[in-house]
Amino acid sequence: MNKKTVRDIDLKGKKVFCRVDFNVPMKNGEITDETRIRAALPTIEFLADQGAKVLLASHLGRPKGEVVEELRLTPIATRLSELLGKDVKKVDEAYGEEAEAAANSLSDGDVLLLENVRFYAGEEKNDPELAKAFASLADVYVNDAFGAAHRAHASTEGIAQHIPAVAGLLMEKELDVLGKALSNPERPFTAIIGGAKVKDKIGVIENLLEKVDNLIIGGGLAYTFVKAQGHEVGKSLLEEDKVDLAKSFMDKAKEKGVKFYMPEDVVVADDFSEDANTKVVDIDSIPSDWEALDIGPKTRDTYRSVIEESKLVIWNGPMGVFELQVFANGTKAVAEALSTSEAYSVIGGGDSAAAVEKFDLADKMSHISTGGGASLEFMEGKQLPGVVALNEK
Ligand SMILES: Nc1ncnc2c1ncn2[C@@H]1O[C@H](COP(=O)(O)OP(=O)(O)O)[C@@H](O)[C@H]1O
Ligand SMILES: O=C(OP(=O)(O)O)[C@H](O)COP(=O)(O)O
Repeated sequence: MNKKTVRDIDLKGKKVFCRVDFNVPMKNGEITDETRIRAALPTIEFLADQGAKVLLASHLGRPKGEVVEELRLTPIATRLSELLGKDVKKVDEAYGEEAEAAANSLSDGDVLLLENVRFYAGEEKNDPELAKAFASLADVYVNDAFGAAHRAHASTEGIAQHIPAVAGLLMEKELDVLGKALSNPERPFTAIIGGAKVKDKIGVIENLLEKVDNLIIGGGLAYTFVKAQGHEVGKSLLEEDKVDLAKSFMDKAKEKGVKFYMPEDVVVADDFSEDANTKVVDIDSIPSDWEALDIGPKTRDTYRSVIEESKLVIWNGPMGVFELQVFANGTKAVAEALSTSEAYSVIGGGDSAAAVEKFDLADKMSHISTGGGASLEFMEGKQLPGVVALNEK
């Protein structure tokens, strides 16, 4: 990597604004998967051991520039404190008098967690004033938030324009592992794309078609493609204005000789809940008032055999609503196939990582990336703004 890292600078006594990705899944105020917090520990510990005063900043969810009580980072400070085995201070703002006072009260090696940076409208707009305000809290900027590196926001990009800016250890490791997998991919190379962020992910598919041999589609994303195939999708997740785009990707796949795998059958439900009525239907028979929430058994078998024949697989986004037991089978089948296959497996995305963790298969994967969108954009060959902004070696 041609970017400076925390190992290349003097940290003793310095106030360090360290952007991490603590955007963890939460339910009723509880953290349901702490993979991202654990992944940031080596950098936090390194900074503290070097005698830095560590100011951690992160987003959580998408509060869109307003304070949302449930999206405060307080529960994360509590858990981080347990994991680090030392006190983690928390302030209720990410810049301003209170944050400054808290930063100035730190001793070397202390750790402070700032409030959710997305409580400020300027964060996602990459407002230079907000970036300056963040920068004014510290002497050095460290970006360890690989999961948010595809965002050009005030705390991921703007701040790096004002103070020395280097990569954290997680950022370095992610770029290294993903870069190696991609530089000369072993074939067959398969990408599995699922999840719910249709708008974010659909564009990625076009670029992936230039790189992969097989493309597998699942999750909520699939139904925009199912519609493009000419089938009705009932109440399933659908981005109507992306249907034509989806159609053009399927045509492009054909032209390029990329095998494009879509659900052949699905599990439909009459309600988005654990005790909904469910049934398996063929993809051309989704009832109008039902919603497809998982791939079906025929699809599971097909996807499993594609994975078994692959040498490199990147997986981003669950195949169904795996958080509910009744819709978890598709995601589980993919995770199990990856766990036994010889393929080098790269899992990306907060929810996909959570799924693999939930099925107790995390240690069977070659690399679990903390970034979903970020790993996809990186694999597409795009420059990540949060990386570009860092100082060159
Ligand atoms: N068929 C579906 N309909 C609605 N939501 C779905 C469906 N399949 C998966 N999901 C949801 O997608 C979410 C994950 O999407 P996304 O954020 O895109 O994945 P990741 O975090 O792995 O990148 C999960 O919460 C899951 O419940
Ligand atoms: O969870 C994240 O992305 P991911 O779901 O693509 O892994 C990152 O924290 C970025 O969050 P964002 O997609 O709200 O900018």
